[in-house]
Amino acid sequence: MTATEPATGTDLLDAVADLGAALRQSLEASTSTTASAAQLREAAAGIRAATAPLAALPRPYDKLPAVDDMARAVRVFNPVVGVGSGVAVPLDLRPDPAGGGVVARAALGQRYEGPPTFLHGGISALLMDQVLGHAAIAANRWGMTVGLDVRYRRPVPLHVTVRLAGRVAAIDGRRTTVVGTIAADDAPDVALVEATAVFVSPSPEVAARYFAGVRTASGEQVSGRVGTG
Ligand SMILES: CCCCCCCC(=O)SCCNC(=O)CCNC(=O)[C@H](O)C(C)(C)COP(=O)(O)OP(=O)(O)OC[C@H]1O[C@@H](n2cnc3c(N)ncnc32)[C@H](O)[C@@H]1OP(=O)(O)O
Repeated sequence: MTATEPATGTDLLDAVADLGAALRQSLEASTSTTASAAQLREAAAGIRAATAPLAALPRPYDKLPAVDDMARAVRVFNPVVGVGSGVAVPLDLRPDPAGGGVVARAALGQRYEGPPTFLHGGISALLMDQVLGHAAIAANRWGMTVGLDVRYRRPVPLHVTVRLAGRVAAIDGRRTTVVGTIAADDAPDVALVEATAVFVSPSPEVAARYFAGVRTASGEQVSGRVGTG
């Protein structure tokens, strides 16, 4: 089991992951197809028909999904690492065997395109925010992002396996500074993207105010550490 992988084995979680995978396939196909207008309309109608029964059973946004595991900071619909999310990669972050921090490998598809054939810069920032946040959590330093500095050295190619890594660089009171990179997996020392993030662990009063209304699926209040952002 990895840092971002939810416990498997429940029928609901397997189904959530299956739907997430189907959604990602659908997004990737929709951004890379040469289908005709008629074929696209037929697909849109099918997707709307499949969505209607789900939309008829809404979950209030301040009630966490039953498949989340807050104790292990697993959020199944997180837009970067969540196996149930249609927009997530999803990244599979693991402890970095090179020492300290976390690392993931992924090939990013056309649904994340910015300049033709390259990754959108905003997606790089999103991925780095999450990777660096997990590096903070791995060091037992959960916090909310208060600053994210991203340097784009070279464009990140699509459909090529890249390595995303982060490690804690400094700790100062409630502040944790984390650094990381995106690099081609076969040239990990040549950073395409460099990022530095500062995470601040909210004071207990602020955390209580922000998350007072949030409940787990079984109705328990969530306070303090609230997981993967
Ligand atoms: C696995 C996890 C992955 C997570 C990835 C995604 C994470 C997210 O998306 S989080 C969402 C985006 N971030 C936010 O919405 C946060 C918005 N900011 C806030 O709400 C508040 O600043 C909050 C709660 C973080 C801190 O508030 P509060 O508890 O009142 O702390 P506050 O007293 O203001 O500051 C605490 C310390 O941090 C410092 N600090 C605050 N902001 C900054 C900043 N931008 N840069 C540097 N230091 C800062 C303060 O100077 C203070 O330092 P000191 O103790 O030395 O005086």
